[in-house]
Amino acid sequence: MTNQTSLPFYEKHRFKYNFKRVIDVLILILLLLLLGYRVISLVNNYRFHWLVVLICESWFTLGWIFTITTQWNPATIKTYPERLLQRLQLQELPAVDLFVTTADPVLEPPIMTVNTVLSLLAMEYPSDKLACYVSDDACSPLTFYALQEASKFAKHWVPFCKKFNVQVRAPFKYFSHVAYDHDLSTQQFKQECLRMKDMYDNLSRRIEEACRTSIPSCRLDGDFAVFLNTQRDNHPTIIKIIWENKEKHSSEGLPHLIYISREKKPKHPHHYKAGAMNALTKVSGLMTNAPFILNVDCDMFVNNPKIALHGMCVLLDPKGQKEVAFVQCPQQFYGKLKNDPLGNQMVVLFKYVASGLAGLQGPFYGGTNCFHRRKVIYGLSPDEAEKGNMSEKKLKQEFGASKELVKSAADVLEGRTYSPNHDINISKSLESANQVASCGYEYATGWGDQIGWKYGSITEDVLTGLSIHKKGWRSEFCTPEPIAFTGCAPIGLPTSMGQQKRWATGMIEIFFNKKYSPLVCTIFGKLHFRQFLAYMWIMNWGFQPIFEASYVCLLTYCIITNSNFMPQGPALSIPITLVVIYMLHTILEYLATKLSIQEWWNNQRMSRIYIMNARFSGFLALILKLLRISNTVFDITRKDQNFSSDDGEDCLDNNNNDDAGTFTFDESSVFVPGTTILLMQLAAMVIKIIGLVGSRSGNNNNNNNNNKINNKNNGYGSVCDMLCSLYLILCYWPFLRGIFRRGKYGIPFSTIFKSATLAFLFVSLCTQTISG
Ligand SMILES: O=c1ccn([C@@H]2O[C@H](COP(=O)(O)OP(=O)(O)O[C@H]3O[C@H](CO)[C@@H](O)[C@H](O)[C@H]3O)[C@@H](O)[C@H]2O)c(=O)[nH]1
Ligand SMILES: [Mn+2]
Repeated sequence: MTNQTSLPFYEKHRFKYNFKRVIDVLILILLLLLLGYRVISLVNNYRFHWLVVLICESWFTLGWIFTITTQWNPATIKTYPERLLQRLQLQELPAVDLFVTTADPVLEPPIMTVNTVLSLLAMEYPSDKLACYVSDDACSPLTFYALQEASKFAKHWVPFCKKFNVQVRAPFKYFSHVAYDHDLSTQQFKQECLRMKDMYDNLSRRIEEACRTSIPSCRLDGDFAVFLNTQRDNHPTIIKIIWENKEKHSSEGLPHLIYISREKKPKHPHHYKAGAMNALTKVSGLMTNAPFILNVDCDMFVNNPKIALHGMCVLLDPKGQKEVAFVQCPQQFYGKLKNDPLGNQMVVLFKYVASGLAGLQGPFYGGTNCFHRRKVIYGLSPDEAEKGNMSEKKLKQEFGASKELVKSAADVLEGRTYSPNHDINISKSLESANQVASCGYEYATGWGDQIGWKYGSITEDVLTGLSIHKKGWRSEFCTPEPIAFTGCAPIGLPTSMGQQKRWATGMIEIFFNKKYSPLVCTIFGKLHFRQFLAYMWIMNWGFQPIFEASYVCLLTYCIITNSNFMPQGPALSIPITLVVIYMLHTILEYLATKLSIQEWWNNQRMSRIYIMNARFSGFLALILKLLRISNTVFDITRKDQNFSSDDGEDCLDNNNNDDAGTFTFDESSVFVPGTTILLMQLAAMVIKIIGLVGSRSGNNNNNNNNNKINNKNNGYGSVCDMLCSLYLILCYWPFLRGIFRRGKYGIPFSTIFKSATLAFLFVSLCTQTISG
């Protein structure tokens, strides 16, 4: 019999999707055949546009290679908290610092942050081992007020959750679907539950009221006086210990709760979320210095109260300890819009890509729902992990001037971290905490470069994860049942577009990063080759739009000028088979994930729309940055959910937002490329149909003319070109309706005007090449 104590705390189960592999390879072969055909026709008969077609299709083939290698060796992880607890006493578990970031009380309502924080405070983990740090990049007294109120409520909420073993510990979500008859036998539960609901309703009413009246400045006294005369981008550091847990050596208390608004000065680079994360790292390093960090965005909450134990299974496992740097839990969403009309729930993507990554060097760091080792964040690589013998001078160079921080960093690097037996008094560290959260502190230190969250991309998460993989660390997924964390995906098109745009820009920033480009990490670092291809898969979010947009332009050009886009003769069967197999294959993936064909279509359509609008704009934003015309900006995603206890079961039905999932537009230039593409297709169709009618009616002159300039586009190929164009029109159907609608459902006139001008220019250019 196996010795119980020698069992690993987690296991990786590898498996194969054999059928999927066959089809994936078949698609690759068809793509290669198509390329072969393109090369041959180009050699036989050089046409510039065919060269461009060849380039685009080569890129798509490369993209497909990235996709299949990423998904080739799937794996899942199973964690065993009971084994962990057999080996360790509760009191022997390591401390975990919890980081929450928020940055705008309007786009991210404080009641949402409160729910995130409450769900963290109530986790099933010894409370004297937890400390929750909230970074507020908006320096908002509202957020501070909301957290203060929340900590009062937490004193009742946390014991309630633990006593009745509540699963969902974000109160808004819990009360939206709690069944009071869940345990009818205990009248006590029913009573206490109703009391809690009353208290929560009260709390959310007070917070919402405060948000409505925006706490008038005359009331900025007492605890709030520090917020007087502060502006979002210009204020000193504000650190407030909202709750200090004085009950040491007892898991009954409430974890520390600390509010941090790092110093901001105009024109001083703040590095968005990465900057906020580093401020949290430094301040927590002074106060509790836990060896592990769990970071959660304010739009996610704990859904599995045991998640910290699951995370520790990987990080404390004897093998995991040596190899695994971080444990990523997936971003999953509750209250999904039916059939995913905006294509942002990424369920299928998650299923195949995530399990694929689990079989490689490990998942990318996703910015939220992730457990980190502090020493890895402090720059240690797996082979130095147990040494950590940096000189004091070097430490000072990297960690900055604060003696206290240098000392705490040395503790981390040498493996001596916080234990509850140490007499920690977090209030004592306030002064040095203020120092390390100031604007100038990081100047000429290693923060954002050698240590901490990396600066240089607005997708700091992927960049930071990459820098960790570069050192040779692995990462693991953690996917316990029930789901670890849930949140809400954006429910408006402009919001979702903004998010996609930011991701695309961020990816290209990473690709061109001197130190952490995936290429550099593979050649000069320890990024595995297959993992490199996986990173290229995600980098492609930024590059695909150039090729896809060019491809669409070529298609339109060919239709207008009556030239060949699709292969001619028997070779036409290659792209047809390719498309049919690809479509069927992806439909099957959806059905296998228990999703509808409608959802498949919505996701197909939205990927065209995101690539050619949002990601294309993201690419342009990067070009502007390279030309030093404008800098890239982290635009915060608007969170539209409702957090009162009566809602939240389903975003679509209950959040009083009639627009959830319907297509709305705004003035943003992000909609210009799509509208232009749509108008181009319509123009091409009209020109083609007029041309066909013209040639049918025996207009010989015209016919001869066309034949003279073009390479006789014969029947089927031309029908296929038209079908491609029709497919695009179908994808852009919501845009077509938008052209005729008004208000937020309509595409603004200025966008239509810009797009019409661009489309007109394009069509004129095409027709000129005919007559030229
Ligand atoms: O200057 C800033 C900007 C953002 N944030 C916080 O960053 C988080 C993520 O921002 P959000 O607007 O929700 O972006 P998403 O696109 O939803 O976030 C995804 O993508 C980001 C990178 O683009 C990652 O950082 C996130 O973790 C990941 O969930 C939120 O908690 C924000 O409060 C800050 O703290 N400071
Ligand atoms: Mn988010």
